[in-house]
Amino acid sequence: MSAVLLWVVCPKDNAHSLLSLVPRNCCTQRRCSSSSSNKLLSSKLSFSSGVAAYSSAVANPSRSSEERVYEVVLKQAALVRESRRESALGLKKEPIETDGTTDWNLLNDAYERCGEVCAEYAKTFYLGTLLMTPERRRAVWAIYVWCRRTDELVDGPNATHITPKALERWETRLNDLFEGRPYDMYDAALSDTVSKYPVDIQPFKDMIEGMRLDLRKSRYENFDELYLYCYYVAGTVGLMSVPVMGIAPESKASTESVYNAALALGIANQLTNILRDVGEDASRGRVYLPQDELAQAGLSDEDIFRGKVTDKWRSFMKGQIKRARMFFDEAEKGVAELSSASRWPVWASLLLYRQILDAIEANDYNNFTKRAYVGKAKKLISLPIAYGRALMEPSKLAKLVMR
Ligand SMILES: CC(C)=CCC/C(C)=C/CC/C(C)=C/CC/C(C)=C/[C@@H]1[C@@H](COP(=O)(O)OP(=O)(O)O)[C@]1(C)CC/C=C(\C)CC/C=C(\C)CCC=C(C)C
Ligand SMILES: [Mn+2]
Repeated sequence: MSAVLLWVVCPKDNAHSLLSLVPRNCCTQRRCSSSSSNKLLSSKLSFSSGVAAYSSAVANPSRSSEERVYEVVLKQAALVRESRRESALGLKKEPIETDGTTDWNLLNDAYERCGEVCAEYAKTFYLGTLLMTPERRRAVWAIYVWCRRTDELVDGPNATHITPKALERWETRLNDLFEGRPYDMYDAALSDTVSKYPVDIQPFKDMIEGMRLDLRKSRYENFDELYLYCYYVAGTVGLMSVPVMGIAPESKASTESVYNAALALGIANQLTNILRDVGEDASRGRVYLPQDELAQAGLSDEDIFRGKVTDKWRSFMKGQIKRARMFFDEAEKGVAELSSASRWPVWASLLLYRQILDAIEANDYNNFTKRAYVGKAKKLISLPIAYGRALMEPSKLAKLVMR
């Protein structure tokens, strides 16, 4: 992973570093030749004010982030609807064929390597993907690896060397792989995936935009700004994943509502991440929590840097946790609509991640010095629960999750 970072930081000097990621029999210096609502949950806590136009997805800054992101949701949903219609009519295009030089063994190796990375970084999630069909599973691995590498650019060991120029180069690579010109074997796997499934480039570009935001911004004025950030770095993952995980053929839900749920799961996960990591982020000079909400609670950045759990802090955190749970609730509505084999890993990740919020409560809201985590026993119990939910029909499940 760090070799890729080096390439992004300084592509010429470190071109050789990339070799370490690629088996000797795969082309490297030259490119591989493989083929490549409804508004979402207007939370009571949400403050919708105009935000600066830092979105690559949508240009009009006078609308709220939710409205702007919803446009992307509609576009993604339309793509999937079109692809389902083509399948139903037997009109489906064959995957892009290249110049005949595609080496299927190399492509299989590329996907295998993606699986290995996924198993290393996200064990439970990897196990869940094993229940998916082999085609879907490896496509999800390829998306996972691209997201992980993108995140590593700003969060990994070489993050201090990352510049806007480096992110520009990463985006050029993205454009290339979407056009069937992958640079390395991980890119080759994703390139193949996006040629087979109705995956759009926009959420990928938006994730890079989120990394740009992380480089230049360390405060969020209000929830509207934070929402957009969460969409960029995590909501996008939901939008990338749905076309690959597939919607159940028997699903009666609208495609938009499934995408909305996927977006909500990404937002919920990222909000949870932010609440878990308050202390850690503060030590890097970062405060993701909305400034106006902090002020309304009588809190400021100084209180966060001081890291003292007070009643004010507890009460503020209760509101933040409540909002994150509302996004999880919104996400739950969509999981049952996914194709049956994809539901389990999604339920598992939802149940596991949501329990981090319980752990913050159990730590008496000390997210300054105590890391909230879900213990092994709780993790293990969650897996069969997730499996049970994955087997349930949407109507029965709806009653259960209404609790
Ligand atoms: C089944 C499933 C969960 C599929 C998603 C697989 C996938 C492509 C994951 C990529 C995750 C990733 C590497 C994102 C990069 C940015 C990032 C790190 C975001 C944070 C993830 C948590 O990771 P971690 O705890 O390791 O964070 P640190 O870097 O250590 O701080 C995020 C919080 C976001 C992850 C977002 C999702 C997993 C979205 C999931 C949504 C779906 C899969 C859609 C499901 C569909 C419906 C209808 C609900
Ligand atoms: Mn991260």
